[in-house]
Parts: sequence; C-alpha cells; structure tokens
Amino acid sequence: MLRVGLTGGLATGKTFVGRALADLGCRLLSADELGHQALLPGAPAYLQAVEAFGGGILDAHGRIDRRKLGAVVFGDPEKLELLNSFVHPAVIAAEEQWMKSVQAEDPLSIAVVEAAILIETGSYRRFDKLVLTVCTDEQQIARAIKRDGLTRQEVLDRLKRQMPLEEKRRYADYVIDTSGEKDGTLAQVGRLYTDLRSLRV
Ligand SMILES: CC(C)(COP(=O)(O)OP(=O)(O)OC[C@H]1O[C@@H](n2cnc3c(N)ncnc32)[C@H](O)[C@@H]1O)[C@@H](O)C(=O)NCCC(=O)NCCS
Ligand SMILES: Nc1ncnc2c1ncn2[C@@H]1O[C@H](COP(=O)(O)OP(=O)(O)OP(=O)(O)O)[C@@H](O)[C@H]1O
Repeated sequence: MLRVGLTGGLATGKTFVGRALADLGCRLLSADELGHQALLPGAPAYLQAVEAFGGGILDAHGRIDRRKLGAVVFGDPEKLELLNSFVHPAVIAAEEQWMKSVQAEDPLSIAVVEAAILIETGSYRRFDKLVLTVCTDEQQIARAIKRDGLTRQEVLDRLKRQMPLEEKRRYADYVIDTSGEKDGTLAQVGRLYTDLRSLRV
C-alpha cells in the first residue's frame, strides 16, 4: 500500500483533488471530517472544548457551532493550539486505524489522507509521498469567501495560522497548481495518479 498525504492551504483545492484521485481508484480519507466528528457531542474533544471555551460555542441544540468556535480560535494562536491538542489525537488515531484496515482489505491500494495542516503538525512524516495543492493567496481568499461565506477578515485569520505555501513546497513530492481551470487541475491529477500507481508496493 502506498500512503499519500494530500495537503495545501485553505481553499487551494485539496478536496477537489482528493475526489478526483478517488474517482481514479485511490482510497480517500478526509482529516477535516474526522476533526468534525471529534467535536460531536459524546466525543472526548467535545467536552474538553466546551470546558475550555464555554457555552458560547454551542448552538441551540447543544452542539458545537463550528463557525462560532472558529471565530474564537482563529483569532488567538494559544486557543487554536489548545483546540488542536483536543482534536488531533483522535484524528491521528482514526487515520492510523483507517490505514490499517485499508492495508488489510486492499494491500495494493493507494491510500490518500487529505488534511489541511499535515506539514505544520509534523504528520507528513507518516506518509510515503506528500502532494501539495497551491494557488495564489488572492484565489485562496476569493474561493474561501465564495465557498464558505466567510468574511475577508475571517479568511485572513485562518491563513495567518498556516505555513505559507511557498514554504510548504519544500516538503512536497508533488505540487498540483489549481490556479487555472478545473480541467487543468484534473489533467495534473491524471499524471499524478499514473506516477503513484508506478510506485505502489
Ligand atoms: C475551528 C473549527 C471548528 C472550524 O470548523 P470549520 O467547519 O469552520 O472549518 P474546517 O474544519 O472545515 O476547516 C476549514 C479550513 O480551515 C483551516 N484550518 C482548520 N483547522 C486549522 C488549524 N488547526 N490550523 C490552521 N488552519 C486550520 C484549514 O485550511 C481547513 O481546511 C475546525 O477547523 C477545527 O476543529 N480545527 C481544529 C482541528 C484541526 O486542526 N482540524 C483540521 C485538521 S484535523
Ligand atoms: N482549478 C481549480 N482546481 C480546484 N478547485 C478549484 C479550481 N477552480 C476553482 N476551484 C474551487 O476552489 C474551491 C476550493 O477548493 P476545495 O474545497 O477543494 O479546497 P480545500 O483546499 O479542500 O479547502 P479547505 O482547506 O478550506 O477545506 C472550491 O469551491 C473549488 O470548486
């Protein structure tokens, strides 16, 4: 099995590239989704987050409102660090379990884990190959505003908490440039998939 980390800054096209790789036959796991599951009522990180940040992060049904929690943590590096310490252990454990089960079911597969901050956390070391998606800063901002309805300031606060893409390039085995049309991204993904297949062990 080949373990592939797929990372990139906010709204650079990780999810789009991950889905395209899955369409071509890769197995795919989203760490952002695991992070969301880790904050559901009943999960340990839910209680830790409510204790640390207070009832103001909850919606009317007692669930964590991620937009409210985002507003608290993305403006304050120490709070984000604390939230990371609640969420990341559960995410890493779930990723490792998933990779074990994929290895058992399909030992020749390409297992792709899509995660926003693989490099920042050092998690990139757990993968055989690292793929990075990039586009311009202005495109990141415009795409995040359009997709998530965030304000420009909310997007800038998130971007400030991420390593600049130029620095991330140093860690990447493959760079997918998503600054053009989606067809151009798909063509690059096709070439990437051919290459990854040739590396499968
Ligand atoms: C703060 C939370 C609740 C906001 O949720 P929301 O649904 O609004 O955003 P979502 O999770 O989809 O993240 C969107 C993007 O924000 C950026 N982002 C998210 N978490 C982080 C972080 N810890 N550091 C830097 N950027 C981050 C990434 O580019 C990510 O793709 C959520 O992002 C969170 O719990 N973050 C901390 C845990 C984490 O690191 N999750 C991401 C990978 S496991
Ligand atoms: N050429 C392109 N390649 C990929 N995505 C594009 C392209 N042009 C526009 N987009 C759009 O950019 C937006 C961001 O892409 P996507 O959601 O895949 O990013 P992401 O890196 O997963 O974001 P996040 O880190 O916030 O989860 C999407 O709405 C996507 O449709």
